[in-house]
Amino acid sequence: MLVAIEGGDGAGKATAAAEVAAQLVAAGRSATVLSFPRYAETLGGHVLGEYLGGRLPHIASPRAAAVLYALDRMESAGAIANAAANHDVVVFDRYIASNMAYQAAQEDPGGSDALMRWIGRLEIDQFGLPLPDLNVYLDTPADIARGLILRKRKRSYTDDPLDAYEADDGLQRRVRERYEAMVAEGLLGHWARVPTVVDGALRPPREIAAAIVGAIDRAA
Ligand SMILES: Nc1ncnc2c1ncn2[C@@H]1O[C@H](COP(=O)(O)OP(=O)(O)OP(=O)(O)O)[C@@H](O)[C@H]1O
Ligand SMILES: Cc1cn([C@H]2C[C@H](O)[C@@H](COP(=O)(O)O)O2)c(=O)[nH]c1=O
Repeated sequence: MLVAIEGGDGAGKATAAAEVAAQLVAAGRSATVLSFPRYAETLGGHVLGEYLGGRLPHIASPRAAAVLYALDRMESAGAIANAAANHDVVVFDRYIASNMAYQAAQEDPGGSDALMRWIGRLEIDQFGLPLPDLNVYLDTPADIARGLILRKRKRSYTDDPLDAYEADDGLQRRVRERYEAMVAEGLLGHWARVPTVVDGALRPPREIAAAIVGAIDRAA
């Protein structure tokens, strides 16, 4: 199974992905995590790191940015196939829905739906990337997500506490709206929404991961 963990910056995706894989392994299944962008493994990922770290000029259009993110995944097609051949479950920390949400959030509102569908055709039909069996939307309120970003360890591609996307509150709000639209429409297949905050308190990673494993079992 291919399971994509999705959400805005600082939603807790990397933490949840690692914990989901650990819980699956503890239950006797094999699982691995692939994180996109693959900053250190692909040419596309390296260029994206330079961009997000502010060392390259702003990418001219959301479509141009979408192509770079899609190229990072196309360069990773072998790694994806290898992971799928050797594990019961491959957990993606971001996948195609991230490209749709972030690029559509930077497009004129009138063109955002068309851009999301264009990205789907590019990545799936033209680049031949596999559709996930399950997309998981980690629903983390913006204020909590920003606090979690600031807790993160130093990233490979930037010395700044917030990268170019993370520093833009308006972008983060529009990204969340785009994810909500994808969940409602079932774009890219099946979605599960997992709230990370209950009664104002952040749930522990093991509880969030258990909810995701439950969704994986229901989708299998
Ligand atoms: N449920 C949680 N409870 C407590 N701390 C958490 C939880 N989830 C994540 N964190 C912490 O918040 C920080 C950000 O988490 P993480 O890296 O998983 O987010 P992310 O969504 O992958 O971020 P990004 O998309 O910006 O890379 C990390 O320091 C992590 O340890
Ligand atoms: C995979 C992917 C990512 N993005 C955006 C989302 C983030 O703001 C940055 C980097 O991601 P990270 O989780 O902080 O490392 O890139 C995107 O726009 N399109 C994508 O496909």
